[in-house]
Amino acid sequence: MEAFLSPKDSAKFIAENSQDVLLEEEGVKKVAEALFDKVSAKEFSLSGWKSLHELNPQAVSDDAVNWVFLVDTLNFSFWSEQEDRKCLVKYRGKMYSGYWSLCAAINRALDGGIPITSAAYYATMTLEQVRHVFRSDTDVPMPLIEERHRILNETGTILLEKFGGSFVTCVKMSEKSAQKLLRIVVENFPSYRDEATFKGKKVSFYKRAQILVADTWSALEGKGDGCFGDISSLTVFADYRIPQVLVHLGAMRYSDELMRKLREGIMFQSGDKQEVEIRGCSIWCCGLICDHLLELYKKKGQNMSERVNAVLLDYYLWDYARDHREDMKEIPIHRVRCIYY
Ligand SMILES: Nc1nc2c(c(CN[C@H]3C=C[C@H](O)[C@@H]3O)cn2[C@@H]2O[C@H](COP(=O)(O)O)[C@@H](O)[C@H]2O)c(=O)[nH]1
Repeated sequence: MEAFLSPKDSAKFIAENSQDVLLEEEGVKKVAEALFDKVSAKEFSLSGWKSLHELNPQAVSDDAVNWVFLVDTLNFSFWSEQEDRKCLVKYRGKMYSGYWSLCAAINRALDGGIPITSAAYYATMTLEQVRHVFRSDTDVPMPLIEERHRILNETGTILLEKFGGSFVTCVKMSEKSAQKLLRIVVENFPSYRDEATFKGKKVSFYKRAQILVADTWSALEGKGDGCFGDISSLTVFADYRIPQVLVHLGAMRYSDELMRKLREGIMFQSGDKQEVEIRGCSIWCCGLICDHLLELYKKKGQNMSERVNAVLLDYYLWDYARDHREDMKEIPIHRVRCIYY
């Protein structure tokens, strides 16, 4: 059976053949120049994963790794049909939305004595228990709760049967290779197989698998078993926020026809031609921004390959998108209900 192209090779092929999503060379350069002075800021650093996000685990521990595995197994589809009617989770006096509502619900469960990060627990959770743990503090539930239940049972069972119930086993098996860990995850956990067909080629994005490797690297602070020598081989994570911010910053552009569909809030299916173009071009665009950033530093005699990679660029752009929601409201996200992002 023909193998899938890697996310990077997929992105190159998609960008070269895309018709409704276009990269803006000048925009890419402008973004790289604007980021030049940001690279040394904490928002662009590995340590920012903990210091800037109170819901993330702060310790370097097996529990932190299993927290990351649970979160990234469920890290998909938080957008709401109406901006003013969405799932919110209150935790320690603060309201969280979107992705952070997932983390808040998990921490709320742990504080309440529910062992939600234990595979032995979530492998056999009932739908009612999942509804309770991920309950919203508004009348809008977290999207795709039934899929989340199915994936929890499936993933927990596999982790128990093949890896002793801990994602730390997978991390150790990866022998400090991000690509090896990515392969272990995709080969063993079906819900992470974020793949499509584009112009006859089998392409992959592996958004949740790649962010799982990245968040594991971050939780372990790039040390010990998390000292991935090839972390720079990962691409950005093709979600629905990165495209939005790339268009907002002028690095990427949609055709009039696609922009009209997005503005109308038309739902796409995972694997649709235009959805694949949005995701593939986003990955390729961020790769070009990284390359240009490194080039700018090289011209100043500095090798910044340790400080500039797709993971840190992604974290920066994603957090930027979260903090600039108002400025970006003219750029619609693409609407897909799926388990991949
Ligand atoms: N590309 C990319 N996509 C990311 C993340 C994260 C969370 N990572 C943070 C956590 C710790 C680190 O510090 C990261 O900052 C979630 N998502 C995706 O976004 C969407 C949710 O968006 P909203 O509805 O606005 O909450 C959804 O598809 C979700 O899968 C990321 O980092 N990069």
